Amino acid sequence: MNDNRLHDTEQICFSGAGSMAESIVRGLIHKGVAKPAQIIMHNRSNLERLEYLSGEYGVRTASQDAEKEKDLQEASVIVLAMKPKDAAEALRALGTKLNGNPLIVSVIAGLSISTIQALLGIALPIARTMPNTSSSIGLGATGISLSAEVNAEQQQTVMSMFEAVGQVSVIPEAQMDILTGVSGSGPAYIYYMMEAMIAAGIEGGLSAEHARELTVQTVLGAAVMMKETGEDPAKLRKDITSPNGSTQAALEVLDAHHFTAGVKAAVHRCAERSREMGEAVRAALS
Ligand SMILES: NC(=O)C1=CN([C@@H]2O[C@H](COP(=O)(O)OP(=O)(O)OC[C@H]3O[C@@H](n4cnc5c(N)ncnc54)[C@H](O)[C@@H]3O)[C@@H](O)[C@H]2O)C=CC1
Ligand SMILES: O=C(O)[C@@H]1CCC=N1
Repeated sequence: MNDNRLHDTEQICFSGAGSMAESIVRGLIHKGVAKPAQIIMHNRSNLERLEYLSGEYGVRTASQDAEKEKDLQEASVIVLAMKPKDAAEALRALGTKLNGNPLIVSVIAGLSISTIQALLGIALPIARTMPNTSSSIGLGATGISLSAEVNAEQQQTVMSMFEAVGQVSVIPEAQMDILTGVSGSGPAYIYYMMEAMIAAGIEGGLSAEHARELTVQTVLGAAVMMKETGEDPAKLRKDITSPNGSTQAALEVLDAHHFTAGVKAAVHRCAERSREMGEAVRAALS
């Protein structure tokens, strides 16, 4: 039995049923942390999407307003998984429907705990989280910040939810935007690099299949090597780089294209964009 399994009485209601919600639900069910019957999913209007989710994962879905309201009132955990642009309207409406003391788990980029509480109109316990899509295969990296209202049991629940889908770092809320720059959006940078490696391999004469297989295994091997050896990546890079060899030649080209500066600027811009998105939602308060 999974030690992280949520108590049978917990009901988790996802408000927002897009790709991030699905990644978490898939992980929760696959790891046995929650039974499908404990999970309810709502979205704005896409019934086909809800049918797919209930068919694929056995979760319950609801599309009628009265049923959705009842689900939200009975849930012990409500996961906010809509886009930042939809958050202000959704949270204001949610605040008028709740009557208990559910744990609110937000995965919304940029949205601060204080803005969530202000939009709800109640200082409910909030876990602000930033997962990534690798959660869907149990290899996610999630940052979590908790509001003062979160009790020990609720903290255990949110930790169990995200430990089920990968690794968790509990961080001060002020670090959430930079964490988004590193790990929330991070998989996209790695995929972008892999796209380029595959394209170059094909240009150089590899079959598309070989270029893909070799690229995937290379990225997987490098990540596992760093994790298993605990080595500094600079040391592992130097181990590959023979003086005046082919790796050195390649790294010189990356340097000429300002590789390090480019990646760092991308991570910082991501963090800045996360802040901007949060500010845009906060502006709805005034
Ligand atoms: N995709 C990613 O890699 C990550 C996304 N996030 C965050 O997760 C959130 C969702 O992102 P995605 O799943 O990619 O978006 P998505 O567009 O795939 O899904 C958004 C969902 O929210 C629903 N929705 C919109 N308004 C609603 C309302 N008023 N009530 C209930 N549901 C409503 C939509 O119908 C849709 O099901 C965003 O806030 C994003 O910042 C966080 C970490 C990683
Ligand atoms: O691009 C976005 O806004 C979201 C947040 C982190 C990953 N995707």
